[in-house]
Amino acid sequence: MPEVEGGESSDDVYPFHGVDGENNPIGPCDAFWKRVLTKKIRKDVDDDENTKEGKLLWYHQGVEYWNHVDATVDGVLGGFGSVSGADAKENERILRTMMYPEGEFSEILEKRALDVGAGVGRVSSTFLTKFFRSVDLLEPVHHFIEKAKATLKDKVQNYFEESLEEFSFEEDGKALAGYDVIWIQWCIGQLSDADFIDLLKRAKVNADGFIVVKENNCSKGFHWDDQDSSITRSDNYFRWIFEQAGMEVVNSKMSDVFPKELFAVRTYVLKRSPPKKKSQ
Ligand SMILES: C[S@@+](CC[C@H](N)C(=O)[O-])C[C@H]1O[C@@H](n2cnc3c(N)ncnc32)[C@H](O)[C@@H]1O
Repeated sequence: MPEVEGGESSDDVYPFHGVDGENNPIGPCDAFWKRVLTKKIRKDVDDDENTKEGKLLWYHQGVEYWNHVDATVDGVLGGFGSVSGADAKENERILRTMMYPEGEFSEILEKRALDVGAGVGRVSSTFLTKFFRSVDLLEPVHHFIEKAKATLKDKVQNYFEESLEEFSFEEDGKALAGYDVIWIQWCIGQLSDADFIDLLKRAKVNADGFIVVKENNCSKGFHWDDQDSSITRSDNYFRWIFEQAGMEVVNSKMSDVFPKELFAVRTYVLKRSPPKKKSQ
């Protein structure tokens, strides 16, 4: 099998092929998403209505899973709460070397960050609120966001109890000011390809701002976890998504601070690609 940097095989191309929790092949991603999101749930309604219900079910199952998880760092990290300190240190290095290499961080940055799929506010409390003047937090699970509020109090400006696929970057009908950094960590596998691409396109990020995606990588295709309605994507799969969304990977790095038995973790620093010049 031909290999490329990071150990992924060069035949890992769209449509990416997946496996389930027992490593059984489940076919290509386009057919997978069609199958899980457009279930024939009701015979008395048309396809559009079934698609809406299928999608609701996918996301409902995800949130339901997390509704039954303890509102603790260990809970949101699936029993690996001990990696949180090393993760926070690594996030600081990412900020200093991959995002603002010229910057001096003796003082807090006059910048706005959004922590999404934030769980109990772990990334905000160990990292974002230490470096950013203003931090907002988005999380759909009620008891997680309540824990985040109790821990972070007014260190976070706005708490949005919402799902990423529905978040409109508005509050009370008014558009939110743009963010300098939108930090997406260990949660984007909950979103379908279409919703992930749509999120990247509509995210309110300033012209000189970044979207950071720090996520598990499988070596090829995708792994489906039917318990929490999520998938783990390969490096090639992520890069395909970014391309579809018009995002440029300005920096990326494989983590070297996590236990070897876990999935590899990769951070992507993204910027919106400049609009293509029209040919004369
Ligand atoms: C593995 S935890 C990670 C939490 C946090 N990012 C961290 O690193 O500590 C995944 C989080 O994604 C959240 N989540 C699940 N479905 C989501 C959705 N549709 N939109 C946004 N977040 C979601 C879960 O509630 C949970 O808090």
